Amino acid sequence: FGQSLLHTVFPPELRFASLKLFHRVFTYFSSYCYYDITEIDGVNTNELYNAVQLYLSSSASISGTRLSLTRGLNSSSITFGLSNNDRLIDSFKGATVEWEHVVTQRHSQTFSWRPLPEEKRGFTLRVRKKHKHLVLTSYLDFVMEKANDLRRKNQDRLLYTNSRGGSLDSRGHPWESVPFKHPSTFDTLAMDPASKAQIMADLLDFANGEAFYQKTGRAWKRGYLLYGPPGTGKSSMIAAMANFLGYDIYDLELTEVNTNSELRKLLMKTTSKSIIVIEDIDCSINLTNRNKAAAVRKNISNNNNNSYDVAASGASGGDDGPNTITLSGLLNFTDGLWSCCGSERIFVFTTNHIEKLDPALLRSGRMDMHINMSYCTLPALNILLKNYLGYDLEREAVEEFAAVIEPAEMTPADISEVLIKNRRNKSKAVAELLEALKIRAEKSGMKKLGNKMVGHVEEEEEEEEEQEKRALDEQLQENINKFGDEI
Ligand SMILES: Nc1ncnc2c1ncn2[C@@H]1O[C@H](COP(=O)(O)OP(=O)(O)OP(=O)(O)O)[C@@H](O)[C@H]1O
Ligand SMILES: [Mg+2]
Repeated sequence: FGQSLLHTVFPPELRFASLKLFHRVFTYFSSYCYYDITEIDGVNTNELYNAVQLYLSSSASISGTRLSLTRGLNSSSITFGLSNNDRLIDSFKGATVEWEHVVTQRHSQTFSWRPLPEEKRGFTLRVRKKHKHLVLTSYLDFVMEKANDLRRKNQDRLLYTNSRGGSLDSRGHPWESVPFKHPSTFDTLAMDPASKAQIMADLLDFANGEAFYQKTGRAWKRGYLLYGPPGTGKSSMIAAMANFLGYDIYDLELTEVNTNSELRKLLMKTTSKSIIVIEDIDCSINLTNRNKAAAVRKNISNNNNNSYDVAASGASGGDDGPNTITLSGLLNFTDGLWSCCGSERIFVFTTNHIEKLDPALLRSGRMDMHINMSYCTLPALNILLKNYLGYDLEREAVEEFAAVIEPAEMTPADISEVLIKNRRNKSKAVAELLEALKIRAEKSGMKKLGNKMVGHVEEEEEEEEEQEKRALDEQLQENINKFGDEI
């Protein structure tokens, strides 16, 4: 009506100007202002659009009567979205806002480096003018933050590997990823409850510690060294950490990395909120003592050769050649300037032989926490029994188990094997486990006794040898005394 009125009242040359004026007057008197958030901003995808879509899908906002449902690849949950041209009311700190999903047909395909979708999508946010400041300063940030949280919750975590060696994929990424669906959590992890609680608190402190790290001038990263015999839950602990914090895992295969610079490139391509894992670090590379490497480097630099790699690989005594990854490269990877090229990252190293590691890796501050994954203890056994059988030990049984569990030196993996085998029959499972523990305790007791006896026998043999030697010496001395005079 307004338009036809405009056409009849105003001559064509004044039409545009009058429309503009009309619009201005309308905006001036209207108590609302409007923000358009389009799906594509120029040629780039608008992150805010995706964030709003995800935010509106959160259950709190589901009051719309018509919703579109989607489930992404590898995602474990369904996302709700506003249908085309539908509206939704949301409130934030006392302000009420209205979202409208606007979908229109794209009329003519304009020139673009990549084909644009046929539909033009966007959200229009309608806000009262008096709330404009609040929306621009905090509401949109809140939406972005909430969307990031939701994304993390909805998507399964990814497990990255560098098993392709140094080759890159079509997008120039050195990492390959698969959905990470390990079910291990801190609830299912059998270990001493006190140290478990300590680790969980440490992880939470880390994840919520952005301000602290900023204030103290430290890089926002943390290192854990997990050590202990095979089958004590080191890998399960890493999975539990990832599930607890909602982080992705980068499983770094050091044997596939050829040089220190390749290692650095891999690090640069990791995202924040991730755990970078090097399993069995003692077996991965020949980690030479840095002092030795430094000494060799000095010699070589005296001969006008400055290659650090050559120096360190020379120190390893091997014929690894110049292109090898060195301990110093690895330390730079975790500690140096490059380790800060992202944020919120956790480094986890695992080993079965902590005594084989170079002291440089163990010094304080390098790995923030050393976690000993030991043989199964009574509290850990309780967790396993509860998880596998839904069974609580009775008081008499507790005493019986307590007597054998420590000397038996059985790993949680050994114990879970026995429990899985008999999981249909609880009492049989417990009886068999007790029997197995007794046998192992006896065996390891005998082994220890044997070692002790071997020690004794060796001592006795040494004593005998010593005596024989002394007798021979005396005989010799006697002979010298006897024949010396004659000679
Ligand atoms: N502490 C534990 N709590 C619960 N389950 C465990 C624990 N330790 C081991 N297991 C069970 O034993 C299996 C092997 O454990 P895991 O791979 O975590 O051991 P690991 O310490 O990483 O061994 P390795 O040193 O050989 O890599 C897992 O599948 C898990 O079910
Ligand atoms: Mg393991």
